[in-house]
Amino acid sequence: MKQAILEIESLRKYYGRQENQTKALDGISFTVMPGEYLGIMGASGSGKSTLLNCIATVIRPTAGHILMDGVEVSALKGSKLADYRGKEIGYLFQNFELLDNLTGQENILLPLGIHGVTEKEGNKRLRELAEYLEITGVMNKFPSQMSGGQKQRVAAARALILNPQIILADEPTGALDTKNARVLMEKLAGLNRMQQTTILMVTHDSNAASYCSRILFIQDGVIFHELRRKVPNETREQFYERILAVMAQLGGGSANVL
Ligand SMILES: Nc1ncnc2c1ncn2[C@@H]1O[C@H](COP(=O)(O)OP(=O)(O)OP(=O)(O)O)[C@@H](O)[C@H]1O
Repeated sequence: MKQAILEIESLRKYYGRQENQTKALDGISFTVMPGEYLGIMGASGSGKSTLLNCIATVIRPTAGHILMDGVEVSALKGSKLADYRGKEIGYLFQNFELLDNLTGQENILLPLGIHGVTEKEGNKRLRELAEYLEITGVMNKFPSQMSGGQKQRVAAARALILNPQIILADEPTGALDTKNARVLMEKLAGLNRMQQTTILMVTHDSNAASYCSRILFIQDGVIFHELRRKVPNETREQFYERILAVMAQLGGGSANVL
């Protein structure tokens, strides 16, 4: 039996104290298996970003466990913590977070230097990723000279350059138009299918979520529903319809969820 890449056990994150307390995460448990493409959906304020930030070790949970490859991430220190943040997870942000004064290629190669990998070693992967993500033409451009879609695909290449165990994506289509959102989703789904890249993606967008193999819906800090795409026969369109149906079932209708 395969071992989970990521295990989340009874995770809690409470902000503030007593009467001002917000229970952003109130006991969340799930696992991510190698090669999974897991989506997390939920209303604004349901705790999605808090969850990703706990996994990325940006914020410290109030209670519970996060294990990456069986290792408790809260126990990581020094170079092990730096390796975890920079090499084991690849982070894709809603607003790209590229460095404006570096070219596309320099942005993508930046993690190599930080983690002691030579450019020569990274160049082959750079070429493959650039070709696959269709960003070869912007390698020498600065972010201000790229379209939103190109910027996000450059950011995706940067997240992937060190071959992380898992990609954490926080609303990656949030700043993209429909066409560019679709291109990005198809590219991520292709990496997941062909290279078994493991992805955990937070999204509001049911269309983006329909590319996932499984979706967890969170509300008020707990998981209240799970959908799994039926393989091999369910089309993405059929899965999308089921996602919409889950949202329609929720009190207040889909507007409440989205
Ligand atoms: N630093 C903080 N201090 C206090 N409360 C916080 C803090 N960060 C988040 N919260 C609260 O925790 C809850 C969950 O926030 P979180 O950002 O995780 O939600 P989200 O599902 O990602 O929302 P969105 O979709 O709007 O980004 C919200 O009620 C929010 O107000």
